Amino acid sequence: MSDESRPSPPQERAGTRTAVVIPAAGRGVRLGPGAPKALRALNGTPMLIHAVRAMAASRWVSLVVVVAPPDGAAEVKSLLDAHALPERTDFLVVPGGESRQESVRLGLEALPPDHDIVLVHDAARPLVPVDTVDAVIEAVRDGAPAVVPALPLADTVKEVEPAEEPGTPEPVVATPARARLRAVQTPQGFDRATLVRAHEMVTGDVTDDASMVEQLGPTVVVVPGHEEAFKVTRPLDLVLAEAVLARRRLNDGF
Ligand SMILES: Nc1ccn([C@@H]2O[C@H](COP(=O)(O)OP(=O)(O)OP(=O)(O)O)[C@@H](O)[C@H]2O)c(=O)n1
Ligand SMILES: C[C@](O)(CO)[C@H](O)COP(=O)(O)O
Repeated sequence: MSDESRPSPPQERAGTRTAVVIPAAGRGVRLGPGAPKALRALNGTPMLIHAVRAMAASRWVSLVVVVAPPDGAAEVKSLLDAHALPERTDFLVVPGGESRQESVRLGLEALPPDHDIVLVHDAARPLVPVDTVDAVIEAVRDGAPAVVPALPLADTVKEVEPAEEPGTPEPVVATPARARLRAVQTPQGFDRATLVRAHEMVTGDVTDDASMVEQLGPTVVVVPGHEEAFKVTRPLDLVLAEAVLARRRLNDGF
């Protein structure tokens, strides 16, 4: 192939700054009674602080916007002040909304204009490794408008006709080919203008930000996720998170 006909490499975006919005305003109903989920401790440190550190560990991230429980912004500010965080990263705290989608939108509205790549990361995924964060950012820097980390599924998935009465058997409607399915994690990364437009245009119920971009039109791409980026949703997830942290302490030698 001559030099002229060779496809040009993806254009890396020069001078871009990356911000992360961390929705942390949920109650954590599925985790059971207690403090809002993001404020519950893992190895003695609030889950939110683990998530903030995981984002600030990336050399690309210069700003983290935490979306706090609506009546908990002052408490979250104090928590951030009380924990050691990298000095090269700035932090903002804003109160959240009724749904995850609304909380993310409130975080986006608080972003200063000089950041044109935005990641959205669940406070409930406190243990995501920095390599996964960097892989998402690098794919956006290379030109993808929307990037999600995801893993292949271990279970076979059935589509059902949901029962009206809980506990009633549900008829199976279809079995999607598992090889084509991925379980999606966060952080999800976006060209800022694309994500803002998605939040302006898409109003229906969604469970992640990338699906809003899908509804808008731009192609969303998947990069490899990580098993330690799991979401703390139910009580057993707390046990797993503590075990992962214990293994990391052992590997780090303290
Ligand atoms: N009104 C909301 C609801 C959720 N979230 C955040 O979105 C992330 C993913 O949500 P999920 O794991 O479902 O958290 P909760 O909504 O707290 O969980 P549950 O549905 O069990 O109450 C969490 O970091 C959560 O704090 C948020 O910022 N604002
Ligand atoms: C965004 C997300 O973590 C991707 O898997 C997930 O959809 C959040 O769902 P939740 O019901 O708000 O926990």
